[in-house]
Amino acid sequence: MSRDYDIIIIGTGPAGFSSAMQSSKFGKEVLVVESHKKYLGGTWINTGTVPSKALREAAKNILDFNEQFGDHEHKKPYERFQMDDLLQYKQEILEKENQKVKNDLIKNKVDVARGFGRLKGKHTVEVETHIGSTETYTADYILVSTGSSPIPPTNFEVDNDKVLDYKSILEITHIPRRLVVIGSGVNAIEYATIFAALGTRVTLLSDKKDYLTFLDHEIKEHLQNSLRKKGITIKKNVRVEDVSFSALRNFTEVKFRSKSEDKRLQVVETEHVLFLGGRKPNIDGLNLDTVGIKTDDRNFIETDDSFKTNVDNIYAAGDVIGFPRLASASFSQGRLAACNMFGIPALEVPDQIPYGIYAIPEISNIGITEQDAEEMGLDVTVGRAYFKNIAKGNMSNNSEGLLKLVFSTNSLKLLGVHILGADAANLIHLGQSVMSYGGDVRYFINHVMNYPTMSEAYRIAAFNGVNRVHKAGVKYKNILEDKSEE
Ligand SMILES: Cc1cc2nc3c(=O)[nH]c(=O)nc-3n(C[C@H](O)[C@H](O)[C@H](O)COP(=O)(O)OP(=O)(O)OC[C@H]3O[C@@H](n4cnc5c(N)ncnc54)[C@H](O)[C@@H]3O)c2cc1C
Ligand SMILES: NC(=O)c1ccc[n+]([C@@H]2O[C@H](COP(=O)([O-])OP(=O)(O)OC[C@H]3O[C@@H](n4cnc5c(N)ncnc54)[C@H](O)[C@@H]3O)[C@@H](O)[C@H]2O)c1
Repeated sequence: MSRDYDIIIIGTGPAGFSSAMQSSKFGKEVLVVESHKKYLGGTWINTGTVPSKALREAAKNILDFNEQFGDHEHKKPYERFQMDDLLQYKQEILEKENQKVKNDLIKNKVDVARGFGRLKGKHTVEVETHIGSTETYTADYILVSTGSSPIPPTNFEVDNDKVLDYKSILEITHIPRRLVVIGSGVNAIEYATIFAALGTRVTLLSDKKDYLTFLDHEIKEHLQNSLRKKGITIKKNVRVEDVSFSALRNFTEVKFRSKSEDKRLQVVETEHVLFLGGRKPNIDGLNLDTVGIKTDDRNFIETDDSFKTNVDNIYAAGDVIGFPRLASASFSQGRLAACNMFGIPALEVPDQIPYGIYAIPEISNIGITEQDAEEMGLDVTVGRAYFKNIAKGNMSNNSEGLLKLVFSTNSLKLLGVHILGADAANLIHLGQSVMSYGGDVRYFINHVMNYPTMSEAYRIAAFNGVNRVHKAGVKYKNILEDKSEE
């Protein structure tokens, strides 16, 4: 039976976009459905990854400038720079990225239907357009890549005036003097450091006993010191009871209690509150039940390793299927879903993917931590390089940071890389490549790398690590002659 398209993709975030591009390169007829009136690109380009990182770059530039050349007449950044300038910078980038997505889809002859897409059957998608009409399309395959949206707070409201969320923070008209961030995920830490860089006094309230618990302990300690130096106050294990605006004091009051110890009501006065408290999959109104698509206990769509749902011709990718809920992973998932649909042999997303936290300072990691190795009973050695000992770090005013290698003591095989400091999210890829080819730390010693670069940290950390192995009784000659044990 002939259908309108080979594939219909609902949602044009990184998962949907990459799936559309790969399908079109396979010579398939592709339709993407997007409910946003104006933009393609989803949370990735419009409200999440790209705009938050653009603001971060601008804030980092301001911080670097202030640190390098001194604060002009002792003025805080918010007295010298306008939020408007930062927002304009962000908007230009967002528009450019949007245009790129549009052009790519046009060049590759991908059709776009604007409106809310829902399943009408195993092969049928109905699109409710913005003028209220409905269109129906059929396809051999369907990809659901509708992303995620915030879980609203339970005991206060996001009014997008005093209390902001990940979208309305992108419209804030001034750099606030004080900001309370509620949440403790990656997003919360990133925004806390972005505003602290602009001179804002930031308090972060977390309902959990700890935050970013997946980080290597040493990296976490460095992060904590850095947050403290930036004047960011973190209150852990608290319950926010109320957020209200006091007209009398012209301040927003955030009332909270510790969940342990002293349970007295505490109050922070602030100009704005930024709520970043977790996200849920966008499945409402999709009619998943109509075709019997299974979801898990948190409503994420269940898929197998090929991104196929329990319905043979329907696939799902990106935030809507849950962990790791990253733009980086969503690109791979969407592309691989297309490969699997059209019978092109495809690798799975590798088990070990890098994580990038775009706080100031940046953090990135891949593989196991020193404490993971301990729990797993592995004999590992670590090698460290401090950015203050890297020529490029000092030249570029980036001497805060640490690169840590975790490797097998016997075989020297690289098992983990943990970085805090400038360009960490970029630097990690050298370690990732060595790891993915099963390489060992001697790679960083034996290969000539450009100098001066931040990559020198790998060489210094590798030397630091093998010196420890040597001191533990292994002959240096054996290490360098590749006589390490497998
Ligand atoms: C503030 C913030 C910062 C982030 N920073 C990073 C980062 O630095 N690095 C990183 O890797 N990840 C980051 N992320 C996560 C990243 O944005 C998401 O993992 C990624 O966008 C998910 O991609 P997706 O394709 O699943 O969905 P999305 O990008 O959310 O796109 C889904 C699209 O589907 C559309 N849609 C939804 N329902 C329908 C429907 N029924 N019909 C038609 N269209 C529909 C939506 O309008 C949207 O355009 C960040 C997220 C946030 C919120
Ligand atoms: N650099 C990156 O890769 C990057 C950056 C930002 C966001 N993201 C992704 O975007 C998604 C959303 O990130 P996120 O950080 O917003 O969500 P998250 O789910 O990772 O974290 C939310 C945190 O807020 C806490 N919280 C929730 N309600 C609270 C309340 N009322 N009071 C105090 N604390 C509360 C939760 O306990 C949780 O720890 C995630 O998938 C994340 O990976 C990625």
